[in-house]
Amino acid sequence: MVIVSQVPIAVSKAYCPGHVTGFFSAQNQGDPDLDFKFQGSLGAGFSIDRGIISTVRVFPSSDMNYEIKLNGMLDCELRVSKYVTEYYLSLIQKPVLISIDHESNLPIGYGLGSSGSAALGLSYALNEALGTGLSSLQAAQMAHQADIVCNTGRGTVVSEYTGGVELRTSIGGPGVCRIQKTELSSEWCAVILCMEPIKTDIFLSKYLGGSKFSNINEVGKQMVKQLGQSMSVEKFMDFSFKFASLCGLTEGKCKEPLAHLRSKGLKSSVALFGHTLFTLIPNYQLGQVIDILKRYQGELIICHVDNLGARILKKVR
Ligand SMILES: Nc1ncnc2c1ncn2[C@@H]1O[C@H](COP(=O)(O)OP(=O)(O)O)[C@@H](O)[C@H]1O
Ligand SMILES: CC(C)(COP(=O)(O)O)[C@@H](O)C(=O)O
Repeated sequence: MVIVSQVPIAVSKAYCPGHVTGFFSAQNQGDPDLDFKFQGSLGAGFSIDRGIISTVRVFPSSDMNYEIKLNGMLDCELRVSKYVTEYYLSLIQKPVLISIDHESNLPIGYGLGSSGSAALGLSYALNEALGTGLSSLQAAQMAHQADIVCNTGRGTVVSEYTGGVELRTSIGGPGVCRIQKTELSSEWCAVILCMEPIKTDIFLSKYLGGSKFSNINEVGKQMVKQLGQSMSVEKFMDFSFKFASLCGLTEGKCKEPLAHLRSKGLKSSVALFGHTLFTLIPNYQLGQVIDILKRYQGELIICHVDNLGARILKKVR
């Protein structure tokens, strides 16, 4: 890449949390005429205070070009970010060179919403840096479209846009999906054991095309209804475990640590979609949970719920 001037004409930075889906129900798939705003999923999950900071620098240039780095590395397979960038390039007239840096502390492919987080933070940062003038809602809708087109998520972007523990009670992207949000204080923490990744696009294609799909989807829908009547972390964890079992995920890599925690009376489940065990616990149980989970292989993440959702951190134009 040739940068014509070393001084950017605009810089913008946005942060987007990661997210864990506990259970979901995806409908309205396969309708190519349906506006992306009206596509998505019902479900429940929570945003975490680990995520992706996306920085956009715009340089004057003789032609239109861009480069994207993830944690300093070029040439990663970042199709969601490419989709978002190309959308914004189509909105501007003058040639510029855009340099994008994603600084991520989310492992990719473990059901922690990395694709949605990259898409949403980047959409905010590009909108600011390029002065494309979308509202933050429109920028979030654009990211939601990217996640759906790339088949890397359905309800992740609207959840990360909202923050907190969310219950998505109607299908749609930001501005359309109805959400019941519960904030969780720092007296609660999430412990997450990332054992092995699962590609969301592959799992979703199998799941949506599988024979058990309509049954599992109906269960997800009923869970949304029941949790809506009385929301509690315990109930969310129970529903999530049941849902992950129906998807066959509790019999995989997570089986042993799930059973180990359960034998001590601790609830846990599997993040969709990854071989990723998670639990939401009051802080006083943290020591006990770590003692158990540190015996298993994988990256152990200890974090809190992000109650704010995605946000712009800095703009210089
Ligand atoms: N930081 C990132 N920047 C851009 N694209 C990303 C980033 N992280 C993930 N992706 C894209 O999302 C895909 C993984 O998404 P997915 O399987 O849904 O995992 P996750 O559960 O972590 O969201 C990657 O193959 C990549 O195309
Ligand atoms: C479960 C999933 C379809 C994918 O989630 P992730 O892999 O974390 O992007 C999510 O977007 C949802 O609709 O709830």
